[in-house]
Amino acid sequence: MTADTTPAPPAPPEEAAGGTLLAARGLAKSFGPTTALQSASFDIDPGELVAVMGSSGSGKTTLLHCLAGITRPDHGWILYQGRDLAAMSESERSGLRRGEFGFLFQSGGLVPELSCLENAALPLRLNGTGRKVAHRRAEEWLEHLGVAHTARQQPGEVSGGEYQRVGMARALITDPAILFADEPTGALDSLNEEKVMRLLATSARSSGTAVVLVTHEPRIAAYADREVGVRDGRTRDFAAGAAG
Ligand SMILES: Nc1ncnc2c1ncn2[C@@H]1O[C@H](COP(=O)(O)OP(=O)(O)OP(=O)(O)O)[C@@H](O)[C@H]1O
Repeated sequence: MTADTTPAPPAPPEEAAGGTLLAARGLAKSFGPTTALQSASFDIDPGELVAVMGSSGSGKTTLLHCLAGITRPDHGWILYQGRDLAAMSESERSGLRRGEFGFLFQSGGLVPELSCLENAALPLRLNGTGRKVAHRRAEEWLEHLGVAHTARQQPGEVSGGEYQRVGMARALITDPAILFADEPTGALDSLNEEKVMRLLATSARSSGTAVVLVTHEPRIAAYADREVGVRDGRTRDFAAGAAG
């Protein structure tokens, strides 16, 4: 009999759950010959805003996708509220993404045929909330983010800054425990960038939502409580950054 010498991926230690909302260690992910992540670790506490910083191609988006349960890492573990993401079925992970996570990307993402109000209300509708209640919540969020006037317009008819604020309403309407934001202001001019980042930081803080914010811009990372640097697929923690 030949012994199997392949090292088993380390199981998440029990004490890793602690007060941490999401914890990951030793994440590795390759796409064919390309190593996107080789040793990435991450922690985020409830309500914390953490910026993931690094140059183009360093592995930021891959890390975000692993943490959000979109991509399965080749190695390493991820615990969300003490539950091992790797041990979950695809349907459990998609339930988590729908129910407890919010997403905001650089651009796109809104359904072009729906009005901005319907877009903002969509996650609640998909979770089974009735139309009237969902639309009322969406109106409140659009109002809060200063884009109530876009309610009846389609996403293609609004400005870039308005579009991202509608996207933010949609991302936050379910009161997610974590918002995953990948270069959320990447397509905006500096005035809109500042508006969107201020709203994102204050809205997340007031609702107790933790934010994983991927960016390569130091001025965007300055809104975070803490920075995690990514270089060649490896992470590195930085001291607390400036508050936004
Ligand atoms: N689905 C994929 N198929 C093949 N290669 C991929 C895939 N996703 C990412 N990669 C590669 O993995 C590496 C890391 O990509 P990733 O998108 O995570 O970097 P990034 O830091 O987010 O970059 P950017 O700031 O340019 O978006 C890159 O070399 C990229 O080309």
